[in-house]
Amino acid sequence: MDTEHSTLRVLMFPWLAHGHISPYLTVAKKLACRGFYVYLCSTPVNLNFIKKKIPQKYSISIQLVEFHLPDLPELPLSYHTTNGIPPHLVSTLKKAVKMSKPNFYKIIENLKPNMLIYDILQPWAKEVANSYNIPAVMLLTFCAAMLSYRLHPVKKPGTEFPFPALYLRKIERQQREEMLEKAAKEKDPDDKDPFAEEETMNKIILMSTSRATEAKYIDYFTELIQWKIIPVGPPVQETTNEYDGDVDDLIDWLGNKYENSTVFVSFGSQYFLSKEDLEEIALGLELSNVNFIWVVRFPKGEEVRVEEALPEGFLERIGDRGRVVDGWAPQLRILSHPSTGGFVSHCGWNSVMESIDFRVPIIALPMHLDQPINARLIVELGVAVEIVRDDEGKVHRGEVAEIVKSIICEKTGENLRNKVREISENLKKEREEEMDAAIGELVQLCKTSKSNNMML
Ligand SMILES: O=c1ccn([C@@H]2O[C@H](COP(=O)(O)OP(=O)(O)O[C@H]3O[C@H](CO)[C@@H](O)[C@H](O)[C@H]3O)[C@@H](O)[C@H]2O)c(=O)[nH]1
Repeated sequence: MDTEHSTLRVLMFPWLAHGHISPYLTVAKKLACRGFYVYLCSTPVNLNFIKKKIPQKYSISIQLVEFHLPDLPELPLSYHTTNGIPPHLVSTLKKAVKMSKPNFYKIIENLKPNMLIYDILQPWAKEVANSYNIPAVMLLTFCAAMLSYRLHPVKKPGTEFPFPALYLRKIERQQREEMLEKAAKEKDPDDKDPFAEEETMNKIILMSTSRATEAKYIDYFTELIQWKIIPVGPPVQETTNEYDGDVDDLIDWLGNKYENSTVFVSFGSQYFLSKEDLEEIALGLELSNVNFIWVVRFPKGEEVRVEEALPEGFLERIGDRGRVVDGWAPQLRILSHPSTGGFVSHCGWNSVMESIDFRVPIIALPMHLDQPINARLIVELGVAVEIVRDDEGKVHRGEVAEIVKSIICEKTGENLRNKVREISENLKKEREEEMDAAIGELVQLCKTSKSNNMML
C-alpha cells in the first residue's frame, strides 16, 4: 500500500440512495487502496447494508459514520433510505436530511477531515465543511451527457443542443417538465446553485464515469461549466457475498443455463413498475421464450405478494425457464456470470456502467430522471437496443419479446456483444489512469486543508 497519503482523511457523504452510495463506495475503496483514510457517512439503515459490501481488508481504512435523522412519525428508521421508500415520502426524506444539518456540523467538528466529498443533492454539506476551512469536492453520480443536456440551455440559451442523438421523446419532455416544476416548488430558497461560481471554492468535480464511454460529453460539459472535470471510472464493486436468502440457489440455477442464454431484468433501487408495465413485461418475457431472472419490487409497507401481482398462471407457465426475485438481487454476481447475455434495465447510471464493465449488452427501458438520456447514450455507443414506449408512454409485450429474442438468439446480440467487449476493454485501460489523476488533485487539496487546519 502507498503510505504517502496515509495521514489524509476524507469524509464522504452521498445522498441516501443506493444509486449514489455505490459510486461513493467504489471511490472510497480506491482511496483506501492508495493510503487514504476514509469516513463514509450515511444513516444507520444504509450503513447496515453498506457494511456487507466492505471486505475485511478495508476494516481499518474505511470507517462508517452514522448520520441520524429526526424522529418523524411518517418516517420510521427503515425509511431513512430511498431503497423501497414509498415515492410520496421522498420529499419528506429530503427535508429530514436537511433538518439534520446540526448533526453534520458535529460530525465535521469531531472528525476534522482534510476534505469532504459531497453529493449534488446535499450542497449545504459543502458550506458546513468550508466553514471549518475544509475543502469540499462534489462527486457526481450521473453521466456527463445528462449534465450537458441539463446545462446547455442555461449556459447557451437560444442555441441548439449539439448532440441530436440525445433527444427526448415528447412524453419524456413532458415528464421532465413536470419533474422540474415539482422540484422548483419543493426547492428550499436557502439552497444555492451547486454549480454557482464562488471564489472560495475549488472548481473540481469528480464524476462517476469514464472517457471510454463519453469523452465528447465530458469535454462538452467541461466547456459549458469551465470547471475541471475528473472522471473516476465506473462505479463497480467487487462481487461480495453481501446478500441474504437464496443467492447460491439462484447462481446455481444460472450456472445450469448456456452461455449468454439468459436476460437479467431489473429496474434499480428507486423505481416501482406500474401494474400495466409489470404485466406487459411479464407477458413479453413469456412470449420471448428466453431464460430470465427478474427482480420485482414494491414500496415498503405495501404488503404485496409477488406471485399475486404477476399475471395469473405466469409462474407455472414459465416453469424453470425464469426466476422471479422479490425485492433485491445480487446484480453484480448475475452480470458477471457467463450465462447472462443481456440486461433489461431502466438505465440507472450505475446499472449502465456495471453492465458495460461486465460486457453485457443492454435492453434499455428507461423510466424517469436521467434514464432516457442514458438510454440514448448507450444506443449511440452501440451497446444497447431500446424498448420504445408508445406515445402515451406504454410498454408493449410484443416489443419486449422481439427485442429480448434479438439480443439472446440473433445476430443483433452478437454485434452488441462485440461492441460492449471493446468498450469494456477501454474502460479497464482508462480506469487506473483516471483514478491516478483524481488522486493527484485530491492530495493537493488535502495538503491545502492540512496547512489551513494548522493555522486554526
Ligand atoms: O436488486 C438490485 C437492485 C440494484 N442493485 C444495485 O443498486 C444500484 C442501483 O443503481 P442504478 O442502476 O443507478 O439505479 P437507481 O437505484 O435507480 O439509481 C438512482 O441513481 C442513479 C445515479 O445517480 C441514477 O442514474 C438513477 O436514475 C436513479 O434512479 C446498482 O449498483 C445495482 O448493482 C442491486 O445490487 N440489486
